[in-house]
Amino acid sequence: MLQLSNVSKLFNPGTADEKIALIDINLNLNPGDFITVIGSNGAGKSTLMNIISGVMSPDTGEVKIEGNAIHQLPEYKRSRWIGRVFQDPMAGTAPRMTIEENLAMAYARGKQRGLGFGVTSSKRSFFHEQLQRLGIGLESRLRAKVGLLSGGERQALSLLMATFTRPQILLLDEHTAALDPARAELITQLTEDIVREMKLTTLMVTHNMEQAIRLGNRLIMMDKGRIILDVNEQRKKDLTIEQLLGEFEKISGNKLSDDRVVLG
Ligand SMILES: Nc1ncnc2c1ncn2[C@@H]1O[C@H](COP(=O)(O)OP(=O)(O)OP(=O)(O)O)[C@@H](O)[C@H]1O
Repeated sequence: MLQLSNVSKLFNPGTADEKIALIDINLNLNPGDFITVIGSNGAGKSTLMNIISGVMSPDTGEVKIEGNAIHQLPEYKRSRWIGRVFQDPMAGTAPRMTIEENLAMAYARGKQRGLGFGVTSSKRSFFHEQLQRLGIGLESRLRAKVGLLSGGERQALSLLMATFTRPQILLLDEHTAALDPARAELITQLTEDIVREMKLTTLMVTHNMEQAIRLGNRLIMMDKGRIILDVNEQRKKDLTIEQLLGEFEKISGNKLSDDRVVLG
């Protein structure tokens, strides 16, 4: 479904600020895979997400979706196939627009020009139905400005907007990290339900070790621009946080240095 071959990225090459972000990354996601991504500070997790979504291009290597190379395409063209939810609840939605206007914008994403962002009555009933699935009452607030929503509500809306056109790939970039524990758990639950129901192929960066083990069918660990551990579903089932941190130390020779790590 998603294939990265020999992807490398270096920032500020040849200067004193040179930073290796990704080195020769090879990663293959099968349809329906839900992969959690953990790693140390500066390991390259965000760069990986940025290269897949088109925020930046790799220096070398290829990114393919269903066999088609996409790494030369701009971000807006990839948005037809890729949904993304960011850590910052403000990032995925337009605060001055209403809930239904935001949804109409997401609905038009990647579709042919001319369809417009307008909210027709048939779209409105579709949005109502979709919002109802979230189970947090947003369906009765279709005309409320998004800027008035709480962080958790906004993140739930971002998740819906990123997924309701059924993207080939869903990228979740620490999307629960800015929320309090109760809201984070709600968004995690919604994520699991949506990914399972829609059978979405998903890559999720998290600093929460317990979440990384519990969610999905595969876990990858990154350090200094490389994937240093790839854990399959079978092994992941019995994995503990202590074992995961132990593996990191054994392979990298260092303790996991992640200033935002959440153990459980
Ligand atoms: N735009 C940029 N310009 C220069 N260096 C960058 C840029 N973006 C990332 N880097 C560097 O590339 C490396 C990888 O960064 P990246 O943000 O991908 O790591 P990360 O795993 O997401 O880290 P964290 O968990 O701390 O957010 C780091 O050394 C970082 O400082």
